[in-house]
Amino acid sequence: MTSQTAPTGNTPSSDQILRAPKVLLHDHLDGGLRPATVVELARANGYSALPDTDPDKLGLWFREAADSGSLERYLETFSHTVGVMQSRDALVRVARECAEDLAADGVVYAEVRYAPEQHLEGGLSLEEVVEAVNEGFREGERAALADGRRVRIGALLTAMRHAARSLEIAELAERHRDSGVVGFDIAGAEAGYPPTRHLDAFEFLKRANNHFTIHAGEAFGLPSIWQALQWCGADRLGHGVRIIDDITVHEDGTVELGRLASYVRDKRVPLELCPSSNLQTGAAASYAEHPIGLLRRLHFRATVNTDNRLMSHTSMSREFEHLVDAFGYTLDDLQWFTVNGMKSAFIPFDERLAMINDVIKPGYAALKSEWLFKQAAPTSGSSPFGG
Ligand SMILES: O=c1[nH]cnc2c1ncn2[C@H]1C[C@H](O)[C@@H](CO)O1
Ligand SMILES: [Zn+2]
Repeated sequence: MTSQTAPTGNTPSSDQILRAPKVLLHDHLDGGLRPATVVELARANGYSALPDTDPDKLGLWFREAADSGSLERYLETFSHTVGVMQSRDALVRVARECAEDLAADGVVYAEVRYAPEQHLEGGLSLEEVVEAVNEGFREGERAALADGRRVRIGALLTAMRHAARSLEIAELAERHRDSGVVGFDIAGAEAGYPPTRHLDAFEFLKRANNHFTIHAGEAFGLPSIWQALQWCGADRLGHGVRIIDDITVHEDGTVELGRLASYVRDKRVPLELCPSSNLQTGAAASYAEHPIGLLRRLHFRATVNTDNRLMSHTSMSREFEHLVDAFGYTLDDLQWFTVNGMKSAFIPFDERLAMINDVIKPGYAALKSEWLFKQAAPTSGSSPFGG
């Protein structure tokens, strides 16, 4: 009689990656629209500046235009998505579809960010923008549930780092913290706009015991990360990938961490890593060379994220697939990234723990045990949550 032992180090299939419960901490609402929705909203709202009105061609345009090797040029593509997100109906729709798309991708918890100050051109107030997006998220969660998929979305309010509204946006986040907004962020071009320009916003949030992340260490290096942590007091780093500049790998394989890299690892500072986005803005040359490989080996609190699903033509499943291809990651690795994400979320501790113990770990356990039942496995992979 032959016997089969548990597979170790085996590669998860695409179908398993899709069905795996996933956590997403860094995703921009205005970077994740469906191309067809951009076209329809532009038509409905008289926005005539789109580079193409065919959804497929427009999707490709976003991807190629964002593939510029520079963060500044990457950010220029957002004028079109922000341009069609200026009415209450548009915001509700985009948020609803975001929740539905994440749920369809097997995401169980997501924090989705956007900059309310960029959605006022149609006459909405900051409050109305937040209310519309929250409504859309709730609608999307309900629609997903009706389809047998569970997803929970929290909003992060972003202030643009080149502008001067960060304190106002921080106050807005504080007012809505019990109604769908779980934290704050700053985004936009990094070089020339240090996070310390927004100290008053961060001080306000700290006094209020609120949470915030800062885009830092993406296009600009260690000084930006150092300021975000030691001057501003960020709970997490948006990207933070340049922390690699403070890590030396010697020829004999030994690794030396500088003071800042040691601090980030010792304090378990979450890194919101976004591999595909980094390839487009030039922060990494290829998936195989992306610092996430080393950061995972060194046990930094690394998380995997999409950043902008439209511009990077990606999803959480695609990000995981790229990493599985590049580094040979197993379901255990994917679970590790997912648990890291959940531990680093801005919702209360008991809820994070329950998500880890009651949703994430059982989900991965079910996937990891599938090899035991191979001969009974269905041949179709229609619903990611069926069976
Ligand atoms: O990766 C990014 N780095 C800095 N800023 C970004 C990134 N992705 C999107 N943004 C900007 C453009 C959006 O309009 C804004 C709010 O989501 O945040
Ligand atoms: Zn981002």
